[in-house]
Amino acid sequence: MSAAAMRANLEAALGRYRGLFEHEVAGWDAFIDALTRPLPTCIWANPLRIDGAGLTALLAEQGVAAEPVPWLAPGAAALRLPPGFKAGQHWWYCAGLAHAQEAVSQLPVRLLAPEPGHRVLDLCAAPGGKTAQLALALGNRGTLIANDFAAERIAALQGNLDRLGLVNVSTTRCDGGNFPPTAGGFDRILVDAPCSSEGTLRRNPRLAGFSGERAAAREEGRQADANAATATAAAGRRPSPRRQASIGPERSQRMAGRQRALLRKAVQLCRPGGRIVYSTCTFAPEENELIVAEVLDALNGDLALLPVTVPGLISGAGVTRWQGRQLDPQLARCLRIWPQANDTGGFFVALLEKAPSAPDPGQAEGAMIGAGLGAGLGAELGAELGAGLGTKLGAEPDDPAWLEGLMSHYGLAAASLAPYRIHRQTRRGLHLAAADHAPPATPAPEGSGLFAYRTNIRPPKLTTAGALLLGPAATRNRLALSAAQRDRYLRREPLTPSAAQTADCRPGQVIVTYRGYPLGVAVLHRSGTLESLFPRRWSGCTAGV
Ligand SMILES: C[S@@+](CC[C@H](N)C(=O)[O-])C[C@H]1O[C@@H](n2cnc3c(N)ncnc32)[C@H](O)[C@@H]1O
Repeated sequence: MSAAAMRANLEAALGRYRGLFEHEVAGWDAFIDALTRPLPTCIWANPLRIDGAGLTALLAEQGVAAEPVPWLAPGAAALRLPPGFKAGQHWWYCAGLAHAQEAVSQLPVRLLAPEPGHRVLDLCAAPGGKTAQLALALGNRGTLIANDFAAERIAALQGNLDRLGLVNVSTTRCDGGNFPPTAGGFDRILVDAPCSSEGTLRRNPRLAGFSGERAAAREEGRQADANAATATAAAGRRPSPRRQASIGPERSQRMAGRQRALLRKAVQLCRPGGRIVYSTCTFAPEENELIVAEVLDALNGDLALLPVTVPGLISGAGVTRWQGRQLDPQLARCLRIWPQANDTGGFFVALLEKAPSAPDPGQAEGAMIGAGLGAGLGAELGAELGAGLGTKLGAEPDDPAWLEGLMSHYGLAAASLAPYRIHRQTRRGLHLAAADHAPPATPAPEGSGLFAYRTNIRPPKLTTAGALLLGPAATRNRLALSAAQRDRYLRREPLTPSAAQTADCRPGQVIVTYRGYPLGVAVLHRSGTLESLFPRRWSGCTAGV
């Protein structure tokens, strides 16, 4: 699509927002211009594995210039990379050193500011960029529940958590608007609501439709061309490609019902004094301020909208006048991020606090699986495995033997498993969760923690996620690869390491590393060939570049 056609589409699809810019010189034009430009890629360094300086240095070695995003620091080592940069294809991404997330999408968790010890709910969590940030803010300990109603999206979320080594999350699959109160109360709740996604137009211009040439012709004043297009249609010939915009007021109205239900549910589940962030990546006031206003009204003083600022970020105030209607002036406390202001996508965030005197969501904590029940199980080598309630299957008597085998094969000290509750959720093998993680009884979790050790095959196998998590503590059967071997490994091609490389390895399974970072598991054959067990498509890694 030509730039002029794209611009015309955007103007047509978003025209109803023109009035929001009426007091700003060139505001509308700058808004539309920004939406026609490609979006910079943004990644953050996984603090469990590397810091921002280390990641910047790795990128520099590859000739990639990375700029820190000043308004996300301190707290997040967020780096801006050129538009179109495919982070997921690089070894350091597969090794869980970084995660790709649009800069502006990193704001909700920063504003929610969960602290270690908080019980946290992410009501619409998949594919999990914000879940990962929440899990890290809790120090990879305690209890975070990540809910979504789409099974395949929960699988993608779990893949991201596995790659990043996050063990303090239980996933649940239900309609967030009906999330059962028996799950107990939460100190922090994120409602990153499904929305019409207008703020993602830089990444996905097709949302604005592509009627193309007629709109462009009109925009450029080339009436003759427009007439020709009309004549073509009138003559029954195939018109230039057209597609309706999938955004607009009807779509926003349709989204609003679900958004309202989600935010209301979050308020119900929030503990007195607790906080909620409601966020969307859309411009429509019907999906943003109007939803917040309705819920504030209904709560009649038990809920406060807090003012928020982010130092260094150029943000706009929430809309207080819309389609001739005067809205509650306090809605100006909401945060609007316009794409032209910080070279980002568009975003909306509201920070809400439940009054300390508000009714408690219920003493349903009793329904939680006892916090700390599993604490220390790792250290005891799972002697009480599966006493871990909330798992779908109980422990099998041979679990400790499995663990001993794992530890002796890789030379893992008992202390390396101490931070985890080791439990069996399925017949496939063992999961590791943070020792103090307490999954809810209802809704029954899809999973808790990270699937680490597959025991339903002979010989049992450390998973790739397990290798990334436990690999740094392994003292034998670890094999360091060269850069060329790393790429072969990630492409699942066989390779032949040197005798010096295999000095600490016996034939059988080994953890492979690159520059000290585990990449996954391989089988060292007696012939000296190394067979890659890197999953074909793991956590979005296409790797090998
Ligand atoms: C904006 S996305 C969330 C993005 C996510 N927070 C992240 O940072 O990766 C909205 C999500 O809400 C989910 N969703 C939509 N309606 C839902 C509902 N009623 N209950 C739970 N999840 C829902 C969608 O499947 C989608 O994954």
